[in-house]
Amino acid sequence: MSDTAILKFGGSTFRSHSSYDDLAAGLERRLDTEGRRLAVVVSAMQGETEQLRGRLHDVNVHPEDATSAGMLATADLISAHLLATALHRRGRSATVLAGHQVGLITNSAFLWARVIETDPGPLSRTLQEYEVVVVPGGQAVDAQRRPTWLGKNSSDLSAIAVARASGGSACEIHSDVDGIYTSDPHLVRGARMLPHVSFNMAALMSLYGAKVLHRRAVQLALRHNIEIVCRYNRAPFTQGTTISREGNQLTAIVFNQRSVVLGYDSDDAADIAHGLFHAAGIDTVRLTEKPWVAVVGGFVDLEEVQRRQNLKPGTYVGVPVAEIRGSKVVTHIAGDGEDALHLAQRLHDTIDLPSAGPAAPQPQLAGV
Ligand SMILES: Nc1ncnc2c1ncn2[C@@H]1O[C@H](COP(=O)(O)OP(=O)(O)O)[C@@H](O)[C@H]1O
Ligand SMILES: N[C@@H](CC(=O)OP(=O)(O)O)C(=O)O
Repeated sequence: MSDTAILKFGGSTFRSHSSYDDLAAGLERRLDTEGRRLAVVVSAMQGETEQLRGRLHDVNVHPEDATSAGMLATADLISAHLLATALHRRGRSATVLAGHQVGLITNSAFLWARVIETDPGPLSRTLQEYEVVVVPGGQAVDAQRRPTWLGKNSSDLSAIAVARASGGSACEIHSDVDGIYTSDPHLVRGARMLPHVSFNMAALMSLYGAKVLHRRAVQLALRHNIEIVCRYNRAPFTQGTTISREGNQLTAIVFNQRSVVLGYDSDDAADIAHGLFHAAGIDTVRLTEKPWVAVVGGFVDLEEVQRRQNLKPGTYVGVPVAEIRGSKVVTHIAGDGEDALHLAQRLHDTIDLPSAGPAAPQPQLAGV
């Protein structure tokens, strides 16, 4: 199946229904010029997953995880069908392989599931029949074929899993930025694009909350040596960062205003909390300077997770801002999300950017 290109389009690609036809036109150009089949992983329309979460919580503030997984995953499925129908309108052959069809088997941690098995059969059979196979991101099933969700923003992970299943050596990830920058280019003035980044650097950045790539996606890509090519999500789909084994270790300031640092009474208590969050599939970093644990990226019902794990709730310490220099990370703590933004800007203003690429064209100002 190496004559298949693996592409992923994030939620920021789909701002309105006309986005599906725009993308179908772009895919059609690729089909015509390259002659390769396409496996296209898509995310939900921007905001749709959280709207569904809101509706679920309107009915029950503590829904069961299996129910949440089934409900949240439908947003990406709708998106996949909208893209397929846009392609059909142009006369192209396309179909959708949903989570229960695509061959990704996970454990039963319904909301933060881990892939334990990949069956390449369904994808390869379907690609023989259709020019484009559209796969909704973030969906899979457990061994009993119950719907599971790979977690928030996990379509990147689906894309790498699909690349692996199809024997591909590269995966093109499209977003509203063309690559990885020295800091969030929508929030930090002067952020610069990094043309070549190592898997380790990309994984470290996503571990500390850089939203552009999913941490486990980068780890899976490293394990199977799948090069990640980042591209902008509108024609002409400009290529920015390439992530590979050869990429550079660089300097970056990473933060996510939804991340929080929780404090515990002792190092042992912090280690236990970190272990329990990790076992539940939630991204955390144990900040070893103090008995602190950073819960990265938000969208975690902390109260509920702590209650279920019988964990004494941690106390709020602040929002982490990571200064990454190669493999060395210093974590600074800001009082809240707004402070984190200002701290990130100050730190970024002081870093050397010798090997970085161009600055982001139109950085937005603080508070966006
Ligand atoms: N270091 C960084 N480099 C590039 N983008 C970043 C970085 N840190 C955070 N981001 C954010 O990641 C966003 C892209 O990720 P995401 O919102 O998940 O996109 P998509 O919906 O297309 O998957 C960008 O809009 C940008 O604001
Ligand atoms: N349904 C997913 C969509 C997704 O994976 O997001 P992204 O656009 O970052 O790929 C979510 O909101 O988590």
